[in-house]
Amino acid sequence: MVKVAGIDSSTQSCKVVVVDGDTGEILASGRASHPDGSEVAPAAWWDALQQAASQVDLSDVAAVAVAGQQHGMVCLDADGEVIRDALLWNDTRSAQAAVDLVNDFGDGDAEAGGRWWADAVGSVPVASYTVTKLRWLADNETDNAAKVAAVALPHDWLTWKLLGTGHLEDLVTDRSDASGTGYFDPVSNQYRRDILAAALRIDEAAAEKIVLPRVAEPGEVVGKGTLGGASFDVGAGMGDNAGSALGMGLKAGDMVVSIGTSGVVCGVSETPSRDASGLVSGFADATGRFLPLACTLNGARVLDATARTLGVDHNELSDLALAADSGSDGLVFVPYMEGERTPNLPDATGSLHGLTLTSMTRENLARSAVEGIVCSLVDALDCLVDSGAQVERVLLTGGAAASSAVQSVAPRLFPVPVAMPAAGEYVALGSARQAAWAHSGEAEPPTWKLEVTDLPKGEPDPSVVERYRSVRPWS
Ligand SMILES: Nc1ncnc2c1ncn2[C@@H]1O[C@H](COP(=O)(O)OP(=O)(O)O)[C@@H](O)[C@H]1O
Ligand SMILES: O=C(CO)[C@@H](O)[C@H](O)COP(=O)(O)O
Repeated sequence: MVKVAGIDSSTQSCKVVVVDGDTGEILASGRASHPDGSEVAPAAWWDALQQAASQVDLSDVAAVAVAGQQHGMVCLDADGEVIRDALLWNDTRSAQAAVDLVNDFGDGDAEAGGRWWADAVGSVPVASYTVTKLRWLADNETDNAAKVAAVALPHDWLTWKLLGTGHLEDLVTDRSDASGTGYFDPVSNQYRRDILAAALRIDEAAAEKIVLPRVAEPGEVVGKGTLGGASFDVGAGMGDNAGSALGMGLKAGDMVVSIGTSGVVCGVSETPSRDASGLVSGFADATGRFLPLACTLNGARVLDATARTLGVDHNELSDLALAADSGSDGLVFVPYMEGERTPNLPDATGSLHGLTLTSMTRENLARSAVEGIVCSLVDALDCLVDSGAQVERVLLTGGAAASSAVQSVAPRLFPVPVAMPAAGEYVALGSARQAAWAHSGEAEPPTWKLEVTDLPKGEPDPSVVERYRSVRPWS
């Protein structure tokens, strides 16, 4: 048996799994928390990674790969030092920079700009993307912008720490994460230095000198890494959503619906997506294909906040939600509590509608929060359907998928059957699968079995989505 390890450095925590590389069976796992906030010192991720890794035995692990939260801006100076705390995917301070960048490339016309961006890199920038964070840096922290010698993403930086050379030239990434920067074209597999230059307001000659991580092949060994005295092959790693797709061995027609910090709907595709409206991101996956994706800013934390407000834990919140009727007696919770990305409403706030003397109960509040999140993801799924995605089944994952209430509500509201993969950390499993693939030297990743359980359909209730759509702040 070849043992491999996969790492998921996501928004709220770092998870490590040690896996049988032949079967995908999880042999051991570790976990450590990340600090709160949308601006984080990358050193905190490295600390958490080491802490999570110290909970497992890596001594006989042959290969490791890191999947990470997408888009975060890690700027390094010429000595390889981090210039400022990373701005994460859910930091919306660069919303105006996104508007400016779209307009700039459309000669002041946002629609033309959208078409230009979709054609150039497959996605229209919103505040989440790295490119907008770089423009924000150029406009707001000129001293820091002037120091930028390299730009990496969270998983690139952690992979580089594992490789341990400290040389900027050894930074390495993969197509999936590069495709979330806004300055990488996942069709030609080339960086767009002209876009990088525009973002940083520098000329192209200066942009050429900025080190961007080399884009490795999906199944490549990018070097030898060390951690806690163990040494191993290192895979290229990937963005976390490409990680869950690889961890599940996603097939055409299956859509991952992840309710972690973000809400995500994505599926693999043989063809690139170019949605000029910007609702669907035209990302790459971790196998050489594409990963059209719609992402919301408001996933599991909406339930965290609701549980906190009601003074209950997640199991009690779920019990409360399940004690209410479908439709929450008319209470509708629009969950845009951190602004929203799908659709692009960075300044939006959450709202409660339909409050009456009878609807205002703890049970209805709990259920409306669950229904609100699921409805926002039904909207996201619709964006993918509208862009031509093949949608036959939803595979539910992410931290909040553990909620019985989510498992009960989702099949009533999604227009396709919903299944749950067996409990597991699929992002970390995806990076483990990539590690096994890289170590094997084979052309394809190893075949691992995915166990899924179909969730009972329940009584479909289209009125819940209809009522939600009648009050959400867009149509
Ligand atoms: N049983 C549960 N019900 C609802 N939410 C849950 C439950 N268990 C965990 N969560 C929430 O899931 C989130 C963590 O999910 P995870 O997918 O690990 O997030 P991320 O990958 O963004 O760090 C946290 O906000 C946590 O409170
Ligand atoms: O921005 C996106 C996808 O475009 C997010 O999905 C991030 O990749 C963070 O993921 P989680 O920590 O919520 O898993």
